[in-house]
Amino acid sequence: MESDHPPLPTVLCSVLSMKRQSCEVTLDPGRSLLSWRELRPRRGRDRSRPGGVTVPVAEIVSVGEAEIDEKYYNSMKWQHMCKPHAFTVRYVQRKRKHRWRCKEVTFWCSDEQLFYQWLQALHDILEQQTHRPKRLLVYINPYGGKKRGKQIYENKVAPLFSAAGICTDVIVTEYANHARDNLYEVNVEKYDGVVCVGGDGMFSEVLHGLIGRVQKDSDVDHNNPNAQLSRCNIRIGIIPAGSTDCVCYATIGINDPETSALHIILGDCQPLDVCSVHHKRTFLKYSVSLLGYGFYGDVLKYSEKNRWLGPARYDVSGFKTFLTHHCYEGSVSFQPAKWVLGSPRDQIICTSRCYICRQSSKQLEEQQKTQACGSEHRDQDDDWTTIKGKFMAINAVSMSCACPRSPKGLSPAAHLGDGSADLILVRKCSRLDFLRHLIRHTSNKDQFDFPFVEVYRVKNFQFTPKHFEDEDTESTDIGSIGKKNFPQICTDHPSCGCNHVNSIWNCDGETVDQTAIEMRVHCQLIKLFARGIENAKLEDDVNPSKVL
Ligand SMILES: CCCCCCCCCCCCC/C=C/[C@@H](O)[C@H](COP(=O)(O)O)NC(C)=O
Ligand SMILES: Nc1ncnc2c1ncn2[C@@H]1O[C@H](COP(=O)(O)OP(=O)(O)O)[C@@H](O)[C@H]1O
Ligand SMILES: [Ca+2]
Repeated sequence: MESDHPPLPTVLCSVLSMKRQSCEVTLDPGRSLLSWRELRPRRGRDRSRPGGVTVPVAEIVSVGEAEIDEKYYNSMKWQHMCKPHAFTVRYVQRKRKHRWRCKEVTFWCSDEQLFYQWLQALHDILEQQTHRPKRLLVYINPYGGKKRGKQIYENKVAPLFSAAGICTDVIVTEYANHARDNLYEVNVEKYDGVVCVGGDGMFSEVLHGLIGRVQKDSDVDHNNPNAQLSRCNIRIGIIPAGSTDCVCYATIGINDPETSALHIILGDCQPLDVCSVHHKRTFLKYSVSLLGYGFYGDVLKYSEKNRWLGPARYDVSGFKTFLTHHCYEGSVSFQPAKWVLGSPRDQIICTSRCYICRQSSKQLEEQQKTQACGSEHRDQDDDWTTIKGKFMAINAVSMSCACPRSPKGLSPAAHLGDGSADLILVRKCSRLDFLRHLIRHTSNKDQFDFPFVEVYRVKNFQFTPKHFEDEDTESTDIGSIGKKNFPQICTDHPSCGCNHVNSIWNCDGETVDQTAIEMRVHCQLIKLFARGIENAKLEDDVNPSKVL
């Protein structure tokens, strides 16, 4: 068995053995493809893929000397050889619903020289995938979701990282905010990425640690709501092991640990918008998924008391919140995101390499260049819209917030990196109407198609609860923060059903200690090891690792 062609950079093509069959195996560095096909397909078995298998090099997970199983080896015709020369290629195989699996194939070479030639050629071509991480810092929340974070990492993720030659430093968190605080201390430069194993709350910790660290290192005052924040270039990977896992689901298409691990190994990169939340000139939090007041704030408040229920706590408290049916009075002011190409109801879904995100971020950058004034972000003051009223829910989402509970999400057409957020206002309505609105999140029907629901694509917004409108909200000392959240009885509107004046803000699953807030979207502030949602049609019909 000789190579038909000279070695790299030209095509390497040899006849190798795979499961007792002779295979023509080709590595085409020009097209970055590895392919193989059986020379004499066995009857009935390979009729389905007469053209063989083609795998883009970008989807090869690892290449290594095969681990020879004694039994397998003895049963093979190669047993006469003093040393078997076999290598294993692991690669991504797409399954249904955006799930990825790591598949492996072992090729046997007749002689040692050919074996080393193949191993070298494959290693060389993988070395050219320079965007892949080599060193990762991993934080595991052992108490997230069903408390299986450690197990999930050890059983499903660590073996893949190790096969792909990725070095890891693993920290199992010992208390809330351990990961966030640790990120201020570690030498982040050492790593190509940070991985969090947990839910949206755990991701939020890592997000705060990294963004905070970068602002500190670049002397940006995060308390200034108009500060131009420095971008984080270190990517974050999410291994889903939480209760909602919406950041993972909405950026990958599924909450599956193995799929996430493979996206990390391949070195995917998805830029993501981040919203900053302030009260006057005090920084409160960052949000990437849901910033919700009213319904989702109350769901969170009740669910925190029932943490022991695990992920089911949201169902219990969702039901309870639905029955209590509170509405909250206040005023919302926002500026529309004029530069964006999309709109919340256009049904153009954000996908991998999304055109709308690329164009919108380019336009925004140009706009910012012309408006640039030192390190401050300057907004025009003329286009504010104010809406006053009683609301069941006020939700600002800078991504779809798709999750297993709602596969389309709170705003199905929101974009991951267009620099905008969708502001959803659900006005006071009957219980039945609110239920109809909620149920639409679980079907393909438009949840915005109700007279009591409005949705706007915005670059920022401010909310002032009615109760605080006439007060002096200047004071931002810690003492006043607690007091303002104290539940109060609405004396103004005894008949309106809002016996609680204030709800709380749910910021990516964490409570915020202020009700009067302002939010601003920072376009593509961070990057994830993800690629957005792959075109469903492309995925089902033209699976690159299936048939050519
Ligand atoms: C008949 C009732 C139908 C109810 C459908 C309701 C749609 C549910 C949409 C949920 C969208 C949640 C957005 C994500 C929020 C997460 O950041 C947060 C925190 O998630 P974590 O616990 O950290 O994984 N989860 C919640 C429920 O607040
Ligand atoms: N070791 C720990 N002990 C207690 N809480 C922790 C620990 N590590 C992380 N946390 C906190 O747990 C909260 C929930 O974590 P998360 O992984 O999002 O799970 P879930 O999706 O079930 O809410 C987060 O707010 C995070 O800060
Ligand atoms: Ca967005």
